[in-house]
Amino acid sequence: MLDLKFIREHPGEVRRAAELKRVDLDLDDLLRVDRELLDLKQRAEVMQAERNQNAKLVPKATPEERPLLIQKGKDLAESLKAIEPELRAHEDALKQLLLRVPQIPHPSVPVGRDDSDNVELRREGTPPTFDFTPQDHVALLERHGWADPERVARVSGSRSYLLKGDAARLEWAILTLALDTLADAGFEMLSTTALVRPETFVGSGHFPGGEDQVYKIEGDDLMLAGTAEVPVNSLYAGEILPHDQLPVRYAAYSSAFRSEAGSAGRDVRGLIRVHEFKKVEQYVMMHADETAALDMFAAILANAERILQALELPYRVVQNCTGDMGAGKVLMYDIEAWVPSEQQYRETHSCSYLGDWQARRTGLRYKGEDGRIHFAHTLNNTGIAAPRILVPFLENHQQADGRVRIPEALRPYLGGREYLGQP
Ligand SMILES: Nc1ncnc2c1ncn2[C@@H]1O[C@H](COS(=O)(=O)NC(=O)[C@@H](N)CO)[C@@H](O)[C@H]1O
Repeated sequence: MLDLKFIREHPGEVRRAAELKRVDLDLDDLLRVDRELLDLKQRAEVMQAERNQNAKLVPKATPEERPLLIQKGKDLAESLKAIEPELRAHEDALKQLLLRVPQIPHPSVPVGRDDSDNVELRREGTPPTFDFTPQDHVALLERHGWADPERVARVSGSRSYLLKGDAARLEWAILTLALDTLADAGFEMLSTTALVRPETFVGSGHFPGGEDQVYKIEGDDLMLAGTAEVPVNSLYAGEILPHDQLPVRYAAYSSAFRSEAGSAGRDVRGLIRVHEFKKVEQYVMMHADETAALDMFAAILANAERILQALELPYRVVQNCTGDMGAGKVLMYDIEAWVPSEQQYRETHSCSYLGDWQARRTGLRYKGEDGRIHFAHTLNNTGIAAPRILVPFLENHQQADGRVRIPEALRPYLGGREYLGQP
């Protein structure tokens, strides 16, 4: 959501942002509803003033005048009441329209239609060359008895997963390394729920629009979030925080649930795209200062890179184009790790800066040093998401004898072992 004053004064910029982000927004309709609402509010104010004025006359009126004045007061009260439903309807309509207004992208964002127009910024690490025929992660899991896809499919259907033995240990070792790395970077750990109220998805910006991605709980006003960003973004909903409580920096662990509606046929094998996964989420709420926020964006990006470097995974950083960044973002970079079996980089992290777009939807405010109330700025980035990260991990670190090499930084989390699996 953007400031209505900004929308009124910069309709061209807002229209452009909607076009670039391919957001379906009828700005003329929004501006019309806005004008009509202002008119209704003014009419109501005039009537209210007249009513107050009239009420003051009653005590001083003569016995002859008094009945007329009292009747006039009733008529004004009636006409005020009559305008109420139309005024409420316009307020609701405007709120719904405002929720669809996209954030203005940063000038550095490349214009494009979809992820094929994202721009590679840099590559880190070198994809491995194997002097043997490498296996994909599904075959590696199978070889070591680290998964049981048939049985878990019987229990949970498609896009489910189960890790066994050392692979399950590996998943938690990587999650814990990520949490430790983020703790060292000053991020406070949260362990939180994915079970949330629908309005939290409006606050984060997933709704309206992302409803089909979300599992709903039958008979409860609860849904399952696809990222801890959703519950964490609403923790302080409606509050006004003291200036010195910001920046709030969380490393929030939660399960994440996604219907993956619309992904039929994509990544149907293995661990890349499952219905329930584990994620450590970097979430920041900070002062409304774009320069400082862009520094924070660089910091949360660097945190994720530090984790990938500790895991010794080759990766690249791409800047998302206007057509692949979503409505709420000012700026967005994805990090993609090398997947040998696909001979391509695949997304493992997604780093976003949203300005005050989420804060306006959620009511995240703080008292500035100027004594005024400001909407906060929010950012988020993946710390690590499992089991997807196991795909590049297992494939890049596989050895000729099938064992998986454990990078130095991860060994302390696996009892010091240098390899997992038997040759
Ligand atoms: N269906 C899925 N299965 C497994 N991992 C997934 C799935 N969907 C997303 N992920 C992982 O979660 C990461 C973050 O997801 S995201 O939608 O791109 N971005 C967010 O959720 C943001 N809150 C930043 O984390 C992805 O980069 C990917 O590594």
